[in-house]
Amino acid sequence: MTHNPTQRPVPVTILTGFLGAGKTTLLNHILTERHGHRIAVIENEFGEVDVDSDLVLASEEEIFQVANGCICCVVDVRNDLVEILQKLLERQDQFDHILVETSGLADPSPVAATFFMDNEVAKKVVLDGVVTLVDALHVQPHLDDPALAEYDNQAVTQIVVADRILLNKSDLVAPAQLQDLEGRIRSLNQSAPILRTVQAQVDLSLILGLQSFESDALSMTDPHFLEGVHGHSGDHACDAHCGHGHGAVPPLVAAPAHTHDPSVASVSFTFDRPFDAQRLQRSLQDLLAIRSDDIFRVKGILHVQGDERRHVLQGVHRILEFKPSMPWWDETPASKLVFIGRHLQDQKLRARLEACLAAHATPTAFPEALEAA
Ligand SMILES: Nc1nc2c(ncn2[C@@H]2O[C@H](COP(=O)(O)OP(=O)(O)OP(=O)(O)O)[C@@H](O)[C@H]2O)c(=O)[nH]1
Repeated sequence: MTHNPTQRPVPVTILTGFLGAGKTTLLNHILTERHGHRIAVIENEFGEVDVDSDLVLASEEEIFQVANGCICCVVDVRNDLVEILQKLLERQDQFDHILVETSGLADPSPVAATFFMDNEVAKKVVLDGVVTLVDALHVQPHLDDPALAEYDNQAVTQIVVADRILLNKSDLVAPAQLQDLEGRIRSLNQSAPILRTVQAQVDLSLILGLQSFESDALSMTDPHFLEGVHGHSGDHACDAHCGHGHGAVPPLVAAPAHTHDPSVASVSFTFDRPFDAQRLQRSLQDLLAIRSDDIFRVKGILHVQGDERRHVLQGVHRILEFKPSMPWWDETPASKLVFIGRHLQDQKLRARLEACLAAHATPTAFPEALEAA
């Protein structure tokens, strides 16, 4: 990778926000809007089964998936991100902006630092800004989560390091509550503008091209570089196991401390047999009615009995959406689901899902036939 000093560094936006806050919704808004930017998108997912790439709408933009795992604390994932960046920057003429969507459980500061762990990459990119989506309906219990007393609270950190905050899902919350939430957000981040949004609809000039970090890129090789900047209070808890830069230790080389709450995990399932859509919806609604404090997020692309289309399942705590989407076309229909939360009982969840599989295969109906029915 050669560096042409006359070439302008490519701005990088980090898109972050807790599970289900609306990052993919914003990404789809960005990818389908005529904004004049040519954007390369890099995604990171928390669960083992990739659902997110199916949720991103088709567009002309290129989408890259970094290795599975938490981008803020798994060295392999960050190395993978650097490799993708190196490859991307070899054909820098083909795009003018990079957007990185972090997983909902990521701390964006070490992700930002990753851009500067490789000198050649660091010369060619500039961090444009951190854009944080906040779920107006669900954020409060995560900000005050008592189980996180000894761990990093990503919902807090994501707000603290933001340059722009989108208070999303403002359609689901009363204006007085939104005002209280804005006060709470302001107590964590004094400077970032807070924009209320519905379905992450925002004027893109307010979130792209911010040029928030104009300092020397090489000074950002340590994930702590954001401390003291933009009201960052240093929520990332460092200790003797902390693998990133502390003086002489090369940044991001040793294994970093995992200060995430270990009780939060993901479980994933795949099924070839189709689901009985009604039975599945009822069963998941029943489950979320009693376990929605612990089950933070459910995502799935589903094969439904008697329907030619994929179905998209989206759950955020108690709110569950189940919608038909694109036909399967040439792809063999199959389902994949990811649950993220605390105390997830793999076997019990599997048994619940298996009980919702269709008993007998019936001929698949085409969408037109279904609409006519
Ligand atoms: N009512 C309402 N629903 C929204 C809004 N924005 C997004 N959603 C829904 O919230 C759910 C989660 O949205 P995503 O965009 O997938 O959230 P995400 O942050 O990418 O989620 P993760 O992949 O878990 O990190 C989906 O069902 C969206 O349709 C909004 O403003 N209002």
